[in-house]
Amino acid sequence: MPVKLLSEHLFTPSLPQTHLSTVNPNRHIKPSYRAIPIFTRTFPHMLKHQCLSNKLRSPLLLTHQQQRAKTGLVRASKGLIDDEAELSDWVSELASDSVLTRDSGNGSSSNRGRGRDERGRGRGRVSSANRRRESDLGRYEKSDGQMGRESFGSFSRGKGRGGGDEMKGRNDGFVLPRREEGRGRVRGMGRDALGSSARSSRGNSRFGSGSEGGWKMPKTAGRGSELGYGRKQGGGSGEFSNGGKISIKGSVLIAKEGRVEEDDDEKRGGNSRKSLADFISEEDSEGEEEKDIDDDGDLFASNKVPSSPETSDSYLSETRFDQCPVSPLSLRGIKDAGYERMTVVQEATLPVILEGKDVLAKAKTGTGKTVAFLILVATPGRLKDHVENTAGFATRLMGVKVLVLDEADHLLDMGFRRDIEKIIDAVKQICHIALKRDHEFINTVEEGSEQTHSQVRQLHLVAPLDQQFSLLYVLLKEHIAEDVDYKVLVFCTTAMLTRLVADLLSKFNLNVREIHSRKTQSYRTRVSDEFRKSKGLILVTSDVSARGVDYPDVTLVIQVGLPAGKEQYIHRLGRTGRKGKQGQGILLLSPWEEFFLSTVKDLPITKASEPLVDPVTRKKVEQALSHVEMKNKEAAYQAWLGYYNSNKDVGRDKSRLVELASEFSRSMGLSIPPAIPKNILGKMGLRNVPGLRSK
Ligand SMILES: Nc1ncnc2c1ncn2[C@@H]1O[C@H](COP(=O)(O)OP(=O)(O)OP(=O)(O)O)[C@@H](O)[C@H]1O
Repeated sequence: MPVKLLSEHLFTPSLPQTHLSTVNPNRHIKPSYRAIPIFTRTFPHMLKHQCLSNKLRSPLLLTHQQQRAKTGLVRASKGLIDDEAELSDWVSELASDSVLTRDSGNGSSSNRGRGRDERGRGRGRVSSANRRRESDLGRYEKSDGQMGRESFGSFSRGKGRGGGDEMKGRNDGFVLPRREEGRGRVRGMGRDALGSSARSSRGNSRFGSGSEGGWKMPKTAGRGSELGYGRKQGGGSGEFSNGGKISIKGSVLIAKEGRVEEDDDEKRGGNSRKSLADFISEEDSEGEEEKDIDDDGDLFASNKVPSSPETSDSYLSETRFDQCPVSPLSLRGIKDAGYERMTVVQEATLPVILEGKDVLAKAKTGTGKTVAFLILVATPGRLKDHVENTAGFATRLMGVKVLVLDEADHLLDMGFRRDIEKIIDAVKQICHIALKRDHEFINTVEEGSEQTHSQVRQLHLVAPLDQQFSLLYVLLKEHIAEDVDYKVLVFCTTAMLTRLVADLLSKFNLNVREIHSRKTQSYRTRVSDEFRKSKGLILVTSDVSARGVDYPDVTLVIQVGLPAGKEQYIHRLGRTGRKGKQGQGILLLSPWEEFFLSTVKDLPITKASEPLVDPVTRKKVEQALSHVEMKNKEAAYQAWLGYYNSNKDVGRDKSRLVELASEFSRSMGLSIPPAIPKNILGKMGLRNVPGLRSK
């Protein structure tokens, strides 16, 4: 059975589709002998497994494999994972600091040409790239320190600033980094494996040069081979970072979950709860994602690899898709999507996938993992719905060979297991969810490198609740002043808090949109499209935008309040700095939320100097708050209470929780906290807690 990477004809027009119309019954790939179910996981660094079930074996590929094996790390993963409990156990084993990454070899000749059996020895080593990064960060921090409160940004304005010590802050208060200014320097802060590898592979295409379509042995010389990704056959113990994605191999589909997050309002029972299935079907935002590709296609309509000065192309390898033995149909789809060169993770995984091996790959956010699958189709709920209700659909699915569940661990967490099983059932060739013991792990993240992108500056700001709305406003104003092409995501903890913040910000005549699960699907699709295409826009969002959503050129991600966890922090942050571009992240916490910083202490988050909120600004914010609709404040209060009540740290002490909720209520300009329906208080387990008003 030919391997098909995308089969548009499988889907009705109502199903979202990408332009990667390729399914690849190609003559280079031999028919598969069997269908091999597979998981793909993507963890904070983004891990994915991929596989095809064909058993293509090419001497050249094997040689290629051997070549790459020299260069990197090998990581073993657990073999078969057949049930959710086991999966959960596996996930919980995946401490990020236990990930064995390849030794980058960046500049280290001693690492060159290490044999396969030596891989994995790099544990604990810090790559030179990383060391460089740390030292650069140190410089920035020092600069920040010197600049004090007037120097929030790590990147100063002006020309010709080449080093941290040359950075200057604005004298007029809070300065956000300007993307332009960070160029070059940030890239120089330390290339992660992707960047290094991409650069290094220049001229040393692993697929050989030319477009004859045949496989060529990669050359070993050069940094490409030094920095190449590690690869190893699986079967050992799993030691991956937690969180992430899982894919199931055996069919042609990718279930993209990025838009299926449930807002916490609903999770916490603070408001009338929609079933997740309803949400999914309503959300159904894969349509947005498919347009994603369209939009990106527009971006690269000339089929040129983007080379804006604001863009580091280090996420791209030198290998072109037309050097890879995929069918002309596939190539056409890829070209239509605007892709010419592979990203590093695509370059690393595709040949192995085409060998027919199960693959577990690891790469950072926004580096092309999803596209590496070459297909993008549906959310599980929608797909299951078509399987069950669309005439002839299930029959068409029967030829499917590869099924990928993007962010599948998250999908399983969210209770999609049954839907997924139904889909798997429909794709007859897939008999269970598993990763073959002989799968390969390909790691494109160098050892010792951060889980986040080095070109994304991360800051935290701790301030009492009653200052936070003003601070948020000032942060945004400063950023807008610094970057005309600003494009900001403001993450809030729940849908109702999202609505409140959007309502407030719109009072300042800022160009604001909001997106969360309480908005209709058509609204969300429209706003999502608009944000994707626009510059000069702020999108206030719940976690529906946290994962898997690809908005190009986001300049700043602000996270207000306690993120659900470290993973979520990383996923949200990953909406900026995509495709090697610059980005910034600011985490705004209350003093009693500061404990969260200890959970992300291994990330390069530095303390921001507090921006100046002058009395006029404060007054302006107070006035704006007084114009925010009361129902929005009431809903926000309730959602706030629900969210923090369910947080194991904050929600433990109920009387403290109620005090903090009152503080939040005051921060919205309310002298008395709103009353909450009794049944909601009951659902939260807060019925008789003193200080709460019920109605
Ligand atoms: N070969 C390529 N050439 C140019 N652009 C690409 C290529 N592959 C992917 N992209 C683009 O890079 C962006 C990020 O890709 P993608 O969403 O697949 O990343 P990801 O690693 O899955 O991100 P996340 O970890 O957030 O899910 C998208 O806009 C995608 O269209």
